[in-house]
Amino acid sequence: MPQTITVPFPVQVKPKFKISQPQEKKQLRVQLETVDLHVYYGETHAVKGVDLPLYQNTVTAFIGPSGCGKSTFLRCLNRMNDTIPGARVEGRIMVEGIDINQPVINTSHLRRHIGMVFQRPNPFSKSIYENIAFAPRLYGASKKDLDRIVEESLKKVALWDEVKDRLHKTALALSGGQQQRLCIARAIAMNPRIILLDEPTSALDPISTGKVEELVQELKKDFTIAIVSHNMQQAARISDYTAYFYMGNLVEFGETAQLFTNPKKKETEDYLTGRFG
Ligand SMILES: Nc1ncnc2c1ncn2[C@@H]1O[C@H](COP(=O)(O)OP(=O)(O)OP(=O)(O)O)[C@@H](O)[C@H]1O
Repeated sequence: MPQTITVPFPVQVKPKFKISQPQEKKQLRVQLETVDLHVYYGETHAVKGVDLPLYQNTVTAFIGPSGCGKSTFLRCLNRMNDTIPGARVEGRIMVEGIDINQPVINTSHLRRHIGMVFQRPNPFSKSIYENIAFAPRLYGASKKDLDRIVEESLKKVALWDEVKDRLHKTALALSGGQQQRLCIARAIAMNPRIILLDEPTSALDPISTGKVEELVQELKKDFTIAIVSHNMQQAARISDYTAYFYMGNLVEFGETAQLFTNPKKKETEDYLTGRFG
């Protein structure tokens, strides 16, 4: 009779892809923290009591199977769910000691500090310059300031050299990858503290995807970043922390290297090893 062997848990998962290594341990400051956050769309309970920190100047990836609530959770963080009819968000979202999930919060002002970039590049039908200058001008920036903001923002996303001779031409003539970097430049033009990226590379080719991934690594020096990704290799490559969601629950949150190689929960391991999902 063959002997049955019980494999002790947690089992070491051996990933076939590169994983970002933990940074030198330093005092991490919590930039934003959700406390018992719930989201409902009518009867659908899409996010179920999630407690999650975003640490300053780090990248946190949200992963999990389709429909698990990653994008819904991300959209809470700058109150974008307010724009969805029937959506209800309960719980606290603490930033600098203030709960930003209160009705009194000015959401336009909030979104200056917590910017968002969507799955499909969505530049305005305006010039490259105007795409970036539009919001800062609304907040009173002078022409001199706008010129500086446009140049600095485009340099931060490594687009300046590609577009500096056609700043006043339409942004819609840029390639998909360039448009997405322009949208990121538009988000950082307001000098936010946090940038939310909702599957920013899912509509891009591999070369443009690589450029956006490199960019995310650069941007974390100045900003705190949360990114929803369907691509586990991408999450492993570019994030410092990973949150695994399943059916609206946060199953596991931890340092990316730990979560991918030595998950604490069996459900996480099953997902990472492709046993489901
Ligand atoms: N506007 C909406 N109205 C009603 N239900 C919604 C809405 N948006 C999302 N949902 C539901 O909420 C749940 C979570 O969806 P969400 O889009 O946040 O998941 P996700 O993990 O980001 O999925 P995907 O990876 O496919 O984008 C799903 O059951 C979805 O059907």
